[in-house]
Amino acid sequence: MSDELKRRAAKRALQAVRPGMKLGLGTGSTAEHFVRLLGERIAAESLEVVCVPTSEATRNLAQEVGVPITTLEHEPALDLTVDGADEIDSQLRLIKGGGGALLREKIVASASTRMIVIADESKHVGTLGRFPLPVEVVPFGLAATRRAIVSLLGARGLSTSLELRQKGNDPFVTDNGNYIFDLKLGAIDEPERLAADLSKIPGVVEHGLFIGLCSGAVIAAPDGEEILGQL
Ligand SMILES: O=C[C@H](O)[C@H](O)[C@H](O)COP(=O)(O)O
Repeated sequence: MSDELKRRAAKRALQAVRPGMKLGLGTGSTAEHFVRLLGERIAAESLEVVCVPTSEATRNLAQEVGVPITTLEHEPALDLTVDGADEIDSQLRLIKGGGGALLREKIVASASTRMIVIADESKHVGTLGRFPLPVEVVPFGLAATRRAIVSLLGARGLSTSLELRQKGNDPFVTDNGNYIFDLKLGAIDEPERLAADLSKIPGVVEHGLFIGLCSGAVIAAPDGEEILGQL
């Protein structure tokens, strides 16, 4: 069922795509539906769009399904990014990075005039933080960066377990050659403050809190799609 809901959310967001648009393409199982549906529409209508993918996986998928790809070097200003999320609250604040693509996703979303999030209803939460917050860090100085994050959270009275994401027996490596810490916070009461604090730690490249980037969302439930913000 969840996969069908993801597809329905993607289909609704596809209505926001107009000829000539420059698009950002998200990463993950929900964004995959959008890329596939976009490929179908391009083939059916000869729709002219160019797209910047947010991961190597999305780049490969887009090429496979006939979606034209470009880069931010060629198109530094995009009209619309459509992406999934791990959590979204009623203020359109997000946790992203469950698939490890948060850095490119944030760069692409920031280069876009609008960002639409597509999700099934399980992603819509009252308070962010049930999903572990991904934090991308450079491998150099890993232990010191870990210590700085723990110290920051402790000073704010937040208890967390912090895990280096693994792939098999090795650390998971992002498309940018970095590692990811997953922070189990339970509830994030002040996402803006946590985001600002994490960004001050030198070894932190980016964190998965997306604040002020999402302009609209399609939340798919069995009885229909709820629209948050503006599509
Ligand atoms: O890094 C991955 C992205 O932030 C994804 O958009 C997010 O994890 C949601 O993925 P999915 O649609 O597979 O739940």
